[in-house]
Amino acid sequence: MRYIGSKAVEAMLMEAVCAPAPGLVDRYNSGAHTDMDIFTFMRSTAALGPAMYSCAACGYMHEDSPSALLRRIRPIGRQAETDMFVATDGVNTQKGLLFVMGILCAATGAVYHQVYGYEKAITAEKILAYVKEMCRNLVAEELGAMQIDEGAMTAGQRLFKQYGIRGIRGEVEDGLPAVLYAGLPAYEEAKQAGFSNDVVLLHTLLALMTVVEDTTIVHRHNLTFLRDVQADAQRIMSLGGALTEEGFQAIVDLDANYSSRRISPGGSADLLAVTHFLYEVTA
Ligand SMILES: CC(C)(COP(=O)(O)OP(=O)(O)OC[C@H]1O[C@@H](n2cnc3c(N)ncnc32)[C@H](O[C@H]2O[C@H](COP(=O)(O)OP(=O)(O)OP(=O)(O)O)[C@@H](O)[C@H]2O)[C@@H]1O)[C@@H](O)C(=O)NCCC(=O)NCCS
Ligand SMILES: Nc1ncnc2[nH]cnc12
Repeated sequence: MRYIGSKAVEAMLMEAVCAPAPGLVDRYNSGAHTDMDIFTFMRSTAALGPAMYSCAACGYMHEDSPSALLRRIRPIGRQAETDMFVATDGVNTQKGLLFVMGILCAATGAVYHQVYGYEKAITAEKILAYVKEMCRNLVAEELGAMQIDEGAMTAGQRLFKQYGIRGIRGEVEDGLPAVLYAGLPAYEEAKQAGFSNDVVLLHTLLALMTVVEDTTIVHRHNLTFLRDVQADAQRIMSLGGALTEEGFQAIVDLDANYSSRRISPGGSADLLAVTHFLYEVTA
């Protein structure tokens, strides 16, 4: 299970450093963020590492239902969220990433145990099907029935109430379709063509940005900005994404544009890390 935990940490680091990532913190600059930089992400990732291993171990040893596994790792996640905020002096670097990656590590541990001895049977489809089982009815349970004052709501809770956007909870409840149908095909196309890490990761990020209902964008701006970001990403993918000179230059230009307009596709960045993780643990 150490392997699963270390691949989760690797995924978080690869996502944070790839550049130029439009509006995101990367190894070149802090994008649309004034409260964090690449060093904040290094500290944050180091703080989250132990929780990833713990979630994988819980999954491997789990003998009850998938939904019981989510309940079992939730306290681990909440403690890790506290550890993250201590490491970052209160800045929200990877709250969403911690949630989705912790669930992924637990699901991967559970599937490893199910197919023990037949490692080749470990597929992204199997892991994501288990994620879907773990998170069944999560939106209704956590967002649909909430009785919280507007002022005490998180971004995700407020946006669900305002627009019906389900955010990260909707992604995991659906079994992360953006990763399975947009992220992984883009990642595999670029990887198998022998492109560099930056090109593989940026190509995947742009593919995800075409479809992800990213509350990070809506929270900072509004739904129109989200639709514009999806259209921007679609335009760049039609130029060949990061795999062509024209597409790559368009990504460089988009980074400058988003950084100046405070647009940050943080949700797509989370799913980029998830895509790298799934490629690595099923390769
Ligand atoms: C379950 C929670 C994580 C829910 O939190 P919340 O109620 O806030 O729900 P969301 O807003 O829906 O999601 C929170 C973060 O998830 C990322 N995200 C959003 N949409 C998507 C999507 N469609 N797919 C995937 N991921 C998505 C996003 O996180 C990233 O962006 C954040 C950084 O951006 P930034 O703009 O800087 O954010 P802020 O600082 O908040 O804004 P500013 O002030 O700077 O403008 C960062 O989090 C990235 O990861 C959303 O922000 C949570 O409540 C929970 O239960 N956590 C406990 C952990 C747990 O249970 N773990 C179990 C397994 S270990
Ligand atoms: N590299 C990054 N920059 C900004 N927000 C993020 N959320 C997850 N990864 C991020």
